[in-house]
Amino acid sequence: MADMAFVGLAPAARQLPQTRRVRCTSSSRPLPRRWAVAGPAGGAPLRMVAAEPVPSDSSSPNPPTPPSTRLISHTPEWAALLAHKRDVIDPSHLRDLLADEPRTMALYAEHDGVSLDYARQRVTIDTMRLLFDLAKAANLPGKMAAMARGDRINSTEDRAVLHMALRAAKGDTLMVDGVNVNADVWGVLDRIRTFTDRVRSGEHRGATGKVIKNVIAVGIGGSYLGPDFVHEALKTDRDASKAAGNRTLRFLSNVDPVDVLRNTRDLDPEETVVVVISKTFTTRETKVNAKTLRDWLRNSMGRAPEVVAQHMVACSTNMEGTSEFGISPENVFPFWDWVGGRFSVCSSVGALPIALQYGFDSFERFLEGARSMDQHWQTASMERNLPILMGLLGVWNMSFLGYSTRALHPYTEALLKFPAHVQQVDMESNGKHVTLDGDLVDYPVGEVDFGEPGTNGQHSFFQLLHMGQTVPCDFIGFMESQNPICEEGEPVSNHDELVANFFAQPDALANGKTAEECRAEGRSEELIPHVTFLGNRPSVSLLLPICNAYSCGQLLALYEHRTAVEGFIWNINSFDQWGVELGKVLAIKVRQQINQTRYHNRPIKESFNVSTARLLDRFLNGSVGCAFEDIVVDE
Ligand SMILES: O=P(O)(O)OC[C@H]1O[C@](O)(CO)[C@@H](O)[C@@H]1O
Repeated sequence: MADMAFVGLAPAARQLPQTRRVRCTSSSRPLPRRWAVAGPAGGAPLRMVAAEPVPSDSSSPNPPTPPSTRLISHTPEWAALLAHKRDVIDPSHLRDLLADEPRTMALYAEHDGVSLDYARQRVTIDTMRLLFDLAKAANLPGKMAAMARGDRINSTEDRAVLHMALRAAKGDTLMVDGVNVNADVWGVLDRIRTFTDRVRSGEHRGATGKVIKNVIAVGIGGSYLGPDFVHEALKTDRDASKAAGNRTLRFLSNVDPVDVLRNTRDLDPEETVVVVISKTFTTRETKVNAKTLRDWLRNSMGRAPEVVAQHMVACSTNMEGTSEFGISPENVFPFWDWVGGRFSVCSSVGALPIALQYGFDSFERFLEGARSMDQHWQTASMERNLPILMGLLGVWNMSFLGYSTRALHPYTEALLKFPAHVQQVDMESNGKHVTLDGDLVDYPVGEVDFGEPGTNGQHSFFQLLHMGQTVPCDFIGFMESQNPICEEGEPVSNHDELVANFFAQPDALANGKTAEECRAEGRSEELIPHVTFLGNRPSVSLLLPICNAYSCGQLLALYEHRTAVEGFIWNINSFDQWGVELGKVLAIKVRQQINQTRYHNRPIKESFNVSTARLLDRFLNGSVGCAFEDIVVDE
């Protein structure tokens, strides 16, 4: 049995000595040409030997560049933090840190109604001082200023990073390359106000004269997640939901035709506007879905030009692409290459769908909340600066304490889509392996982010958070509910019931429960190891007045800037996303193959590796491939 292995059809076979032989006892698919049949024709088992020279491992990526002393990890500030971790933090427990009242009182900051309590982080006041030193060594203030000025800090794409300009007050001046971008931004926002007012008032009607009641926003990634988070948050906001009335807003993102069905089956096309959102207007998923919805509209109302003119609008930087698709320029609400997709919710990308549903005033309040956090980020000292504090704590947890995952728990159902948005903002930004100078980082960067609203998460993955791996958590709570309810006979209101958990969980994670405490409760000795909580699990708590458009804007900017702060310290480019390209390119080849086999009966190309070829063969031809028990390796 020792000679059984997956070497016959797996990529690893390339490294086999050429003399090695494998047998495939059954195979309904033609063998790839690089394997020759060596056994008696038709007789089982087949014998295969490598018929071509085994290629060298040319497919593996370039060898890593040697670590450079330019890395932030080679500074005295980094070394000081490492020593501090070893000497002070490693031997400490959050239970004791929390009991140190001066320390615990100090680890708190507030801005414009947003409270940040970070006393449950594995830090002391000295840790924070050392982190501020690190921020200075990384030139954090200089990098933040460069971003705000519109310097081309996204160097790999030679672009400025100006999403803060999207929420600057009307009339501000920000000159970039001789252009006042504020005038451009507000020019588009004013057009959006006019257009959305016309739709909402019934002045702009559908091609058959019906009032527009529904909006389907087609887009993916940053052209969907941000607007969807805001939409979900406003659905139950008193003022916004009143403004929405009986309107419907939906998001079609997945190219899965099932998503089309789920979004369209109960809507009347004659009462629907389709907003196509794509920065590049080249994204396959969005283009395919936009075509499908154009057909959906035409199938209902015919092919007259008014159908597209009255029912389809776009948000994009690619005016050529939108006009090629058939959307006339007056129905396109542009934005600019200095807005990254995942940072675009404050542009027309969010403005159009949100204002169509809730009115432009609601969207403006969202911008105001984001602006408040922007100004705070740019002007407050590090010690009081919420995004900087959260970013530095992220660096500390990831690069020094080694916690590579973090979780976000908003204690309101209204923020159910916020974790998914933050996930893209953060993981697409900081999921990198080289610095801006192209040096391979020798320290961990880029956390894995996930999350669910509380208390639902408590009943699914919190077991692991309490007793399994250590996952730093962000708890977001609100002083007031969007929907206050008080049940007779209950000790507290429904919202207070929710908030009780928001307060309890961080302490449970930090303090844990000792064996002695379990014994004192009368637990049996056999059970003690199972009911003991080790604790020492870090979290931050954010408390805000109420979930509404303004606080959503604050949260959006807070989390955008946290990510930027981390990237600035790590000296990576948080504003490009080359990592999404490779898979897209490979999909082109697969798409071509599917087309060729399905419609022209062509065989599967040999350039696919045998693993992909086998599954494609199964998908396209229903073939049954060799399986484990069919493959035998002869010594
Ligand atoms: O707005 P676009 O150009 O359609 O891109 C959608 C999304 O696709 C990505 O490029 C990732 O594939 C994101 O960065 C972006 O938000």
